[in-house]
Amino acid sequence: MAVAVSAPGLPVTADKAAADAPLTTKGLKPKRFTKEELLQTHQTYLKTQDDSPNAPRPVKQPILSEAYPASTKSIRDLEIIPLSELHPETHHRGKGIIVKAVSPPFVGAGAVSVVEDEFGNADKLAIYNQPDSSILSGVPEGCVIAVKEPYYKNNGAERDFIICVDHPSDVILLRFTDPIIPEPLRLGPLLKTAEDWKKAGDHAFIEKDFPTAVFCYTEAIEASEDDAFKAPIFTKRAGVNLILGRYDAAKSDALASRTGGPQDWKAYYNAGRAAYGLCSYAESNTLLSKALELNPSHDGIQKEHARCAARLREEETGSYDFPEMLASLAPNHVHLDRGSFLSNTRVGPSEHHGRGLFATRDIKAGEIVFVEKATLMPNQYDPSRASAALYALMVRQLCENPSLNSQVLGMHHGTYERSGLEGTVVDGVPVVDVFLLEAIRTTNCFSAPRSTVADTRATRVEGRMAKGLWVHAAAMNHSCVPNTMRSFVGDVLISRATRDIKAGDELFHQYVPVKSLPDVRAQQQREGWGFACDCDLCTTEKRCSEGGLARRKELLAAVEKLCNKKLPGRELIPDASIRAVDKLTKQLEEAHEASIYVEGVPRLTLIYPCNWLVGAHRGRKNHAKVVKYALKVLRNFGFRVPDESEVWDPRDLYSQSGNTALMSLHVVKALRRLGEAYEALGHKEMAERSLEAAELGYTMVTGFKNELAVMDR
Ligand SMILES: C[S@@+](CC[C@H](N)C(=O)[O-])C[C@H]1O[C@@H](n2cnc3c(N)ncnc32)[C@H](O)[C@@H]1O
Repeated sequence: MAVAVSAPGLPVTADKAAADAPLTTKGLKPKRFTKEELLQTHQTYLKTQDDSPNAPRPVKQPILSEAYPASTKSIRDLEIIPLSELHPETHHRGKGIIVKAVSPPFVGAGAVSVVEDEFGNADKLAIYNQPDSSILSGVPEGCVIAVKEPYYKNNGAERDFIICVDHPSDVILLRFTDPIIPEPLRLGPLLKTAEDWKKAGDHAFIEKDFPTAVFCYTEAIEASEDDAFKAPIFTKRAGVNLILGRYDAAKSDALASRTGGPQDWKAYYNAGRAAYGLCSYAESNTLLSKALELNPSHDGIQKEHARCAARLREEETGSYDFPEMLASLAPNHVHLDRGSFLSNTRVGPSEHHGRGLFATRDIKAGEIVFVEKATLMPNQYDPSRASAALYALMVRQLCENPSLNSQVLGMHHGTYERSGLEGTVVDGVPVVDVFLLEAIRTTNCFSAPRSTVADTRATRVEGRMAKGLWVHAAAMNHSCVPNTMRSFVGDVLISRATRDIKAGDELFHQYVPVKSLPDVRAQQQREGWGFACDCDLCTTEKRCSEGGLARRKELLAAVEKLCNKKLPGRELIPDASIRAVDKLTKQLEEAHEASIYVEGVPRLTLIYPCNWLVGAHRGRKNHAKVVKYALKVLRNFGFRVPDESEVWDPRDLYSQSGNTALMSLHVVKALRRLGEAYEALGHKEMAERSLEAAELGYTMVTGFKNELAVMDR
């Protein structure tokens, strides 16, 4: 299940100041301020606050080395302590505080308020990571709050401390009637009757203050015993929750609004829309069918029902109009309304690591393995903000739609130790551990261009990648010579087979494009994901001598220096340069141990110089040499390619090479150059077959059939 999300509209930056707070303050006696002193300082901050809706909204991203677990206890099981008993740099396990906000909040990376306890002690409270749909994202003055197992953290200056709430479920907004509120903090409800609360909810709704509307409707429902009074309020609250993207709550509210009469079509309609928002299309279809039975001529239900049927068809058939999806992309439209086609694959235990993804049927090279809509992907392609935006979206969605927890929390989380209680509902909210979510994010997220096909163009925009979570795809382990390739159209991930796959085979993809030198590759995998790759290529290259590796490194560096790390463009390369690169390339070839680099084992360090030579000879219209070096590119990627003198069919490239061949855009480019050169040499049939092979390869790379000329634009 994915959640159909809209991107958070506001820009996101990392909270540097919070990250730099000193940690050497344990044992210091905190300076206690009076309420008046705190309010005075707070006022000066409030004056600097940018209240405009487009003001930058920083995200305090967690630092995993400072991780602490979310509280899993109910506030009712904790010992309530006064603010004066908070100790510096301490997580007060087994304890809780109950305070009232006595100031409006200063909203930056979090909401900072001045709070007071029942004894008149005052302090500062910083609440981070609250979803926008929660009243606590804005902490209204006068509300009473419980903080579970509070963390009293240095606030930057010496002896200055603040109550810091990172985990959104560690703080609870108490209802005014809650008996746990101590007498001195009790105002009594401002509104007395259920009708009053309903009217207040309606007023907040008209003002577009949706979190407050939900709060008031909740009070109205709680204050009434009359089912007939409550049913329309459930309907209203369902509507507001739909607007807020709180689909779980919207669905249960909609179903709670049923009265057993013909008007229940509305309940099923709203519940069906909420299930659609959760991408639970089968459930949505059932609910919308019930709505249609009760109100067959309703236009809205018919439309939703048809939309849902289209998603179910995609899920079942894997048939998509990819060009249309591509054409529909726009800067503000990257979340595509599509179902995920996953039935060719299943998640199961892997001999390489934990869970893996496996084929459930034979899949031919070039065919779709699966298509998955992102579980979560913000529309944020600014590289400096993409990670923070995904993290913020994960926190928000897991708070707002607890049903997501079962998918997301099952993902690999590296070395972060979890309590196992994350996602369970305590004090009415799901336990959300932000450090766990960050560990999951870093281990499982993918970078995605707005579309891979545009990313293969000559004019592509470098580095413009959003980050997202695709829960199904994230079950795939890495191989440096994988049997699938992923590509993107908006938030839809397309996985295609790069060679013939048998039912039961484990599926792999590359986490990042692999480095040609095995030690550099190993370091990247160790530091990025904490594993040592045991794919066929890495296992083979482990047998290489240190001397051989050092020699290849040295020669590769020499070629790169000579060519300035660039591939030839349209310029004419001097003969002397070509001869020099050719000579180094031969030496590099010879530096590969023949007993290790047998046919079919990629020689990745040779890709760059061979590609360079293809370009250089192409510029000089030396077609025979282009054929020679293009074939070398393919061979060095591990494809079984004969000598340039032999007759062969490039279309067999993908299915008849071994399990160590590595597919990439460079393979497509080499095939293209090969085709052009064959054409120039008068080998028409070979030219056509090469271009056919290039087109199939480009389908694997870009996710669907595209003209090769797209690359030149
Ligand atoms: C996105 S998860 C992949 C799914 C994971 N196996 C699971 O159980 O959920 C990424 C993690 O899987 C592990 N992993 C992936 N590929 C691997 C491989 N080839 N060998 C060993 N571990 C691997 C690493 O620990 C990595 O951090």
